[in-house]
Amino acid sequence: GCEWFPKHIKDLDICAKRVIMYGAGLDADHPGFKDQDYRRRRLMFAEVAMEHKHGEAIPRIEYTESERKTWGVIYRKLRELHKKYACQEFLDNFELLERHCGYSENNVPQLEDISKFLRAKTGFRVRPVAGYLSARDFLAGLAYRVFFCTQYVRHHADPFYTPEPDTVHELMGHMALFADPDFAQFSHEIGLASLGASEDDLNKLATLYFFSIEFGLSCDSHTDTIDTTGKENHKKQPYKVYGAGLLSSAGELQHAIEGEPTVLRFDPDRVVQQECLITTFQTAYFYTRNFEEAQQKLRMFTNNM
Ligand SMILES: Cc1ccccc1-c1ccccc1CNc1cnc(-c2ccc(C[C@H](N)C(=O)O)cc2)cn1
Ligand SMILES: [Fe+3]
Repeated sequence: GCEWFPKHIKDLDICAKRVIMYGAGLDADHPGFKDQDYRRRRLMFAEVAMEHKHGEAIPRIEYTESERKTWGVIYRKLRELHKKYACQEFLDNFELLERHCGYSENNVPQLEDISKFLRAKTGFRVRPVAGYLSARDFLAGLAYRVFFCTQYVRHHADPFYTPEPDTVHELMGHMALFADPDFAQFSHEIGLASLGASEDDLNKLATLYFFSIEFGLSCDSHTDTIDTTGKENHKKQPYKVYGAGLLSSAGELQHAIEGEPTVLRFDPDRVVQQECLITTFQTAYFYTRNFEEAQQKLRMFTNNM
């Protein structure tokens, strides 16, 4: 039948409750699976997310010593890697988050503060979610410039890669670029195209989202560095990173830049053929010259859907 979709931003209250793969990573091999304290903690975060209604302030969380320690370990490692590999738009906006939203290695920022900051910049806002949503519900949020964010912290057992999104992923990976107008517009248009889309088109849009917003590379202007002898050394660092799934995972970020994976041009007709791996590193990544180019290619693709 014809799929329901949200007609008003308030309807996202319905989408936000339809959590699937509850505690996605918490299947038997997940380090958090056997940790009863961790599972209890996750239930508290789920309740906060389920009780949230559009228009209400997002409850502030008092993070535990263990969560703050995990955050600090990851923050220090990621900031080193961001300086080397993250695209300029990300770096510029991340500095604003440090200045205006309490981002630091000793403090887990609060979604409410970030939402206010983003609304002033690009009209984006965030809202808590208890875990995975279907691609349809998740992308519908983008149509209203709303980003569903987890608020729980990954288990301390493996800080540098987790198979499920957590608040470290959202805060260290996603938030900065939603302050960039071109990136915000690109994200918004993926969301708009998803409303009422057929199952087939929806999956294509989710895959385009996956290999851009989650795992996208941009090829900065090639930076030839002149070494101290003045000799042109052609060690080009061809790619920068804008995908949140890379910017929040020290392990996969190094794999994507140093591990010499397959890197293809972000051409939607090719991207939609690529399988999305959701519990391991990707085997291929896609690069765009910049967000305007990605935007144009997305429009060409959605106009012909
Ligand atoms: C397969 C699926 C299930 C549920 C909802 C949507 C989908 C779906 C459908 C089509 C295309 C892609 C997808 C999956 N989308 C996504 C999006 N993001 C992730 C994901 C992103 C970040 C992280 C954390 C990161 N590895 C880290 O360690 O920081 C972990 C998982 C994983 N899957
Ligand atoms: Fe994500």
